[in-house]
Amino acid sequence: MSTMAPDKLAKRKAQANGEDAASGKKHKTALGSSSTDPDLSTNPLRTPHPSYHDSEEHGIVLRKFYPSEMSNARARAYNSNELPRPIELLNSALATSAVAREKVKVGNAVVHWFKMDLRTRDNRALYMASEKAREAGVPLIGLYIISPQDFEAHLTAPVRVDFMLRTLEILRRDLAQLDIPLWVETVDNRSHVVNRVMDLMGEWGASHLFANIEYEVDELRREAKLVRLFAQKGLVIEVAHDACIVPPGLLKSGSGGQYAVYSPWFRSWVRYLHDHLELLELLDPPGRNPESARTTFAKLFDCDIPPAPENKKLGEEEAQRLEALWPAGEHEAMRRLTKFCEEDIGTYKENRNMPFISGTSNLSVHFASGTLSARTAVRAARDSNNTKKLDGGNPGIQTWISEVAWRDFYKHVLVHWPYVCMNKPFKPEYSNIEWSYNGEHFDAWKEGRTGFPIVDAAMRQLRSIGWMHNRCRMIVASFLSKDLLLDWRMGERYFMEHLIDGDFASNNGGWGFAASVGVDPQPYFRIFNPLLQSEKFDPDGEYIRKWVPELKGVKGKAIHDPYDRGAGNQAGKAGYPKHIVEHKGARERALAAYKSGVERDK
Ligand SMILES: Cc1cc2nc3c(=O)[nH]c(=O)nc-3n(C[C@H](O)[C@H](O)[C@H](O)COP(=O)(O)OP(=O)(O)OC[C@H]3O[C@@H](n4cnc5c(N)ncnc54)[C@H](O)[C@@H]3O)c2cc1C
Repeated sequence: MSTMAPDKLAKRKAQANGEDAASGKKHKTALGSSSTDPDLSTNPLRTPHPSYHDSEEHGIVLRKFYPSEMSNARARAYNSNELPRPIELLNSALATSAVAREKVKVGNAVVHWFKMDLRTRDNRALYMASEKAREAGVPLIGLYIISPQDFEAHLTAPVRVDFMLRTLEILRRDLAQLDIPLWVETVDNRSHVVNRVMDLMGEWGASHLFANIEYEVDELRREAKLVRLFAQKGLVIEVAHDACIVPPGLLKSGSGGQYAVYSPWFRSWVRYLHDHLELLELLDPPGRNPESARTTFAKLFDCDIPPAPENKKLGEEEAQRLEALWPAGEHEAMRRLTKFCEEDIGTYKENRNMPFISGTSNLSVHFASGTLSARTAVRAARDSNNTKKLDGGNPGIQTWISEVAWRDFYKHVLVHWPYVCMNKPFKPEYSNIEWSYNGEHFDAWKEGRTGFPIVDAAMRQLRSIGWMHNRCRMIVASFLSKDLLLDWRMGERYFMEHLIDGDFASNNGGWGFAASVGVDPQPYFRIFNPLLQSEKFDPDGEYIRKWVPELKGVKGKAIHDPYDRGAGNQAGKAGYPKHIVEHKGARERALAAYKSGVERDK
């Protein structure tokens, strides 16, 4: 039986039946085609989820770019292979065009399209492009397209855009030293990117384009389209698996399917790599271009890196502060990796959960922008292990490698269950939980004013430096989805909008884990107690004092809960808020809501 309030239930039913449905406006979808309002027919694959209005009203589904939230039946249709996964579309476009692509002759240049692979070292597609150019004796050209609409649709944080633009400047300089130009261009309308890339190929007389695969849905579909269009025009695009160490789709569980649980997946990942050591081979940066490139493509060497789009610009003070905190580019990535492997990796296992210690690598920004390949990182860690294996030996090294592997794991999940990239939880039935959309609670969470010091410290760390410690990411995500019962997708969105290391798969995976709606999640009845988490992982309150200055003077254990531990006057005078919810009651509410939401789907 449903425990949803009768008026809300009626509203949802009415929405599903088309009563009070969205206005009749046309919207652009991810593919650039025109979509009208949700199809409220009886076809379960086309009917939106009953609560689609909630996800639109609260900025979860961006109707400017995407259709309404799909039904659970549609999500499951991917699982039963009724709907093709985007990777299958790409693979099939590549297979159909394979023969034609082989016949195409190399033109006046070979082009590498940089995306989230902003480095010259160990870059698979760049290496392939460079080899192709070398064999044909023609120049290699680097291309980067800035797509402000993609930044908007993908919620890219200004701090992340800033990091990428600073990295592009470094990449441009490094490539120029090899007489390779990097052409950076802004394409305002995302649906024009494909045509613009084709036009540029025409201008440069190039017939071969190389790119590394990005596994998000928009990108896979765009690349599938590009492969088909290129084939029609006698052009070639070659794509490479580069972002993961083991490409998605290769690891199969005992039953032949995709793993949905991390531990057996990780064992299989390690086994596979030990059997296929070539996947850990590092590739050289591109070779020098023929000198003629400087004259033939002179104009391309004059390309300036454009400023960030207006809605993604940082203020001057913030930009300077963050530049000092997060130096960009692949040289910095290598410096950090080397330092971490020399100084901190050995104690990673003990220190990684303590947010007051700088015990982790701080490399996520580099993985996310592709200034460091995961292969390079894992190789460096493995080689500093006396066993020279991915498992065994130093516990710090083993643990760190297994954390980097989570990144691969979540990308594999994204490829196999693409609806996680379309605002659906991995377990579709979790779409039926009746979330709260309490704006005051959400604002307090965002601004670090919940009255739970560990949560507030973490949220302020994020706002200040664009990064948050992993333990704290779990604490605040659990707090948002369980204690506040807010729709976890609002938190997921907020993270993407603020993280310098925002990576769709890892962020979605982390939120899915903490909100118990994802692959290999915490069971929903296991709810973090923020006070216990605080006492365990920040025992002396150092992290809290650093980020919540109102509590700087609070002594001893009162730091974790000033109002209930005798420091209320002090906290109150300093302007620190009281709890916005009471944990015990909030826990009961969450348990009931999760239970009834999940049961409603049966
Ligand atoms: C709610 C939530 C949201 C998250 N969002 C992101 C995100 O947008 N981008 C992102 O890179 N990571 C995300 N993570 C994972 C993790 O918090 C960060 O990767 C880590 O804090 C980065 O710091 P580090 O580089 O010092 O990590 P280290 O501890 O040094 O780990 C090394 C690398 O391993 C990978 N890694 C470690 N833990 C995880 C994990 N749980 N999941 C996936 N990869 C992992 C990262 O690439 C990281 O840089 C999220 C986790 C949670 C719980």
